[in-house]
Order: sequence, then C-alpha cells, then structure tokens
Amino acid sequence: MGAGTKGQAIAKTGVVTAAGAMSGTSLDGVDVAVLETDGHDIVAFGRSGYRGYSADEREAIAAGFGLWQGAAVQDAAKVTEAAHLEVLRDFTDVDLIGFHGQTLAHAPRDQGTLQVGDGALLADALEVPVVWDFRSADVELGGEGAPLAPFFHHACARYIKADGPIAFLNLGGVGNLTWVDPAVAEPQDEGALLAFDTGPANAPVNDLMQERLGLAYDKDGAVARGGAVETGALELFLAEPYFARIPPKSLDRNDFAEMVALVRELSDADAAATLTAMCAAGVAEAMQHCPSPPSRVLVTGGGRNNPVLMQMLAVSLDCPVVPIEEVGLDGDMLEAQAFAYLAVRVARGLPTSCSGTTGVSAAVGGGTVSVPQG
Ligand SMILES: Nc1ncnc2c1ncn2[C@@H]1O[C@H](COP(=O)(O)OP(=O)(O)OP(=O)(O)O)[C@@H](O)[C@H]1O
Ligand SMILES: CC(=O)N[C@H]1[C@@H]2OC[C@@H](O2)[C@@H](O)[C@@H]1O[C@H](C)C(=O)O
Repeated sequence: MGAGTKGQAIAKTGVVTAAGAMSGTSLDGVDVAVLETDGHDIVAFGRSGYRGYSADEREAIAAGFGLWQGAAVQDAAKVTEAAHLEVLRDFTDVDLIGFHGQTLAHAPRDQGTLQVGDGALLADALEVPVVWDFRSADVELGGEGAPLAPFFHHACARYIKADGPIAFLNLGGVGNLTWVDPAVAEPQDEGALLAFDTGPANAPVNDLMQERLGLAYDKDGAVARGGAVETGALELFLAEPYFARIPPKSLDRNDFAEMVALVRELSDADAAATLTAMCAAGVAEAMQHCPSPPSRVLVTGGGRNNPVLMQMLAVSLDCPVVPIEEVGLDGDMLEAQAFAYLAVRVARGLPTSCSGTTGVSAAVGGGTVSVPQG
C-alpha cells in the first residue's frame, strides 16, 4: 500500500460495502455505484448516482488533457475533487470508497499515468476511507496501468455464471476489451484474462460533432446513419502500428486525435460514419487477439447506446454482440462498480492487475488507502 496508508482501513475478511466513483475520458460526469463484495465475489449491487459536469467544468478539465503539471492540471484537480465531493456526500454510509480520479495524461512507458484528484482530501472531507491512485504501482512495475476493470469483469463473468470464455467490451472515449475464462478461479492466474484497449471509441466522433456542429456527441448515430464510410481513410487508420501490437496495450484519450484530420474533407455524415466505422474496425482487429472465440461480446459504456455502431460491430464480429443489460448488468455503472470492487481488493492486499491485463511483470495490487484524519 502507498504512502497514504494509515491504520486499518476495513475488516480483513467478510463482505463489505464499497462505493466506486469514476470520471471517464468522455467528461460527461461522475458515476458512483455501490457494491457488496468480499474482494473476490460480487455479493450484491447497490444504488448508484451521477453528477454531470457543467460546460465550464468540462472545459477546465479538458484544458488539462495531455499535461502532467502546472496551473491547468491543478485547476482540473480542483474541479474533479469538488464534483466528486458533491456526489459522494450522498454515499458516506459505506465502509470504503474507491476513487479513480480523472485521467489527464497516460504514457506508461514515458512520463507515466496521471489521474488527478486527491483521495486523502476526500477521505478527510467524507470521513470514509478512500482508495485511490490505482494505476501508478502497475506502471512503476512495467505495466500499462490500464485497463483495470478486467479483474472486475472476471468477477462479473462468475456472477452471471458464464459457462465458458466471454468478452466484455467497454465503449467510452477509448474502447477496451476483456476476454475472460471464468473457469480459471483467480483473475491473476494463467489463462484467466486477456485485456487491452482496442482503439479510439467515441472520442473522435465526439470531437468531430463538437468541432462541426457544436454537439457533444452523435446521439443514436443520427449523423453517421446518413453517411457512407470512406474506405481509404479506414485503411489508413488500420495501418496504424497500434493494431498489430501484441496485447496488453493501452491508449491515451488523444492518441488517435489525428483521425479527425483523415476525414476533414468529408461531409458531416460521411465523416461521422467513417469515424464510427474506425471504432468498430478497431474492435474487430482486437478480437483476433482473443485466445479463443468468446461465446458473445457484452457491450458496456455509452457506445452501446449508438445503434449505428452496434450494427457495424454485429456485421464485423463473428459472435453475438449485445448490450450488457442482456445479462442483467448495468452498462452505465460497470466502471464505477469496478473501482468499488478494486478498492476492496487493494484494502485487502489482493492484486488488481497481472500480466494478462496490463503486461505487468507480476500480479500487483495498485492503490493508496487513505483513512480520515482528525
Ligand atoms: N445515445 C447515444 N448515442 C450515441 N452515442 C452515445 C449515446 N449515449 C452515449 N454515447 C456515447 O458514449 C459516450 C460516453 O460513454 P461513457 O460514459 O462510457 O464514457 P467514459 O466512461 O467517459 O469513457 P472511458 O470509458 O473511455 O473512460 C458519449 O460521450 C457518447 O459519445
Ligand atoms: C488511463 C485510463 O484512464 N484509461 C481508461 C480509458 O478509458 C477506457 C480505457 O481508456 C481504459 O484503459 C481505462 O479505463 C477503464 C476504466 C479501465 O481501466 O478499465
């Protein structure tokens, strides 16, 4: 555990109640979800909450994207902390909080990974132990630091009683895929998991909508639906070395920002259709890396609400692609639930990543536990 560890955060055995808080790369807002777990099994799902960012807040956080220090980073941290405090005040009846923070920059092989927001400050203000800084330890040990939801996906696969390999696909700003074999008992054991970022998901389409139409995103794929995919741009996209790289591998939100330039000359509809097709094509490439074909792909994150994207995935993948609600899970809250689950694992000294999920040399439990002072 990290420098913030002071005293005993939670009971070392038995079921505890944790709230997870996640602010993703799309900057729509903060998701909070409660989970009951012993750190291995999901016992029950609890209530959830959401606190959207105002346009000013979104702008302040976005001004910190790609930066590692300085005034813009400090401002983004303050906005992140204030928004989390506001929504988490309604969730102080838990044993523990998992606070992901806001990723501003991610370059695991260079500067590292930066999630802003001070968990110790939250612990003091909320008077609840807070687990935070989930990614640094993994990066320090040579891992990608992302994705981290896969250990939770393993628990979900067991919870829904999947009877063979299954895949989870998160379509947020960036896409990430987790292949799970639920027959392997522990997530860190050989053959349990393979996970990695698939490529850009909604971020380029969102950027295009903002730039051209002043819209936050292409609601229900309404713009892309009327367009045609420009195959030349799609081929250039798929020629990016990222797709040939053997996983695990991870991305920063803006790693593919130049994709919007590839569609610059196209009409709004054709550009949106082409960027949406790029997301689906990245996932199709990703599926080639699965150790064995999953029985189906369970889609979580905002992209599952885009019928044009879901149709493109259905056409390009060899197995059924369904919203995760089909198995009774909540696709809006899965990441928040994941950080509740990971928080309990960190507090109990259990690993949260392994070579199959981040490429880290040995399984590691990343995170700092801060207990309230005062
Ligand atoms: N009805 C819809 N139609 C089209 N796109 C949608 C719809 N609803 C959500 N989205 C897309 O999903 C995005 C939000 O997804 P989500 O909340 O999963 O992202 P995130 O958690 O911030 O990202 P990440 O997982 O990369 O950190 C929106 O910005 C939008 O692009
Ligand atoms: C560095 C970082 O914050 N990465 C996010 C981002 O958003 C999606 C994808 O890229 C994934 O790698 C990760 O988030 C999820 C919650 C994860 O760690 O599993």
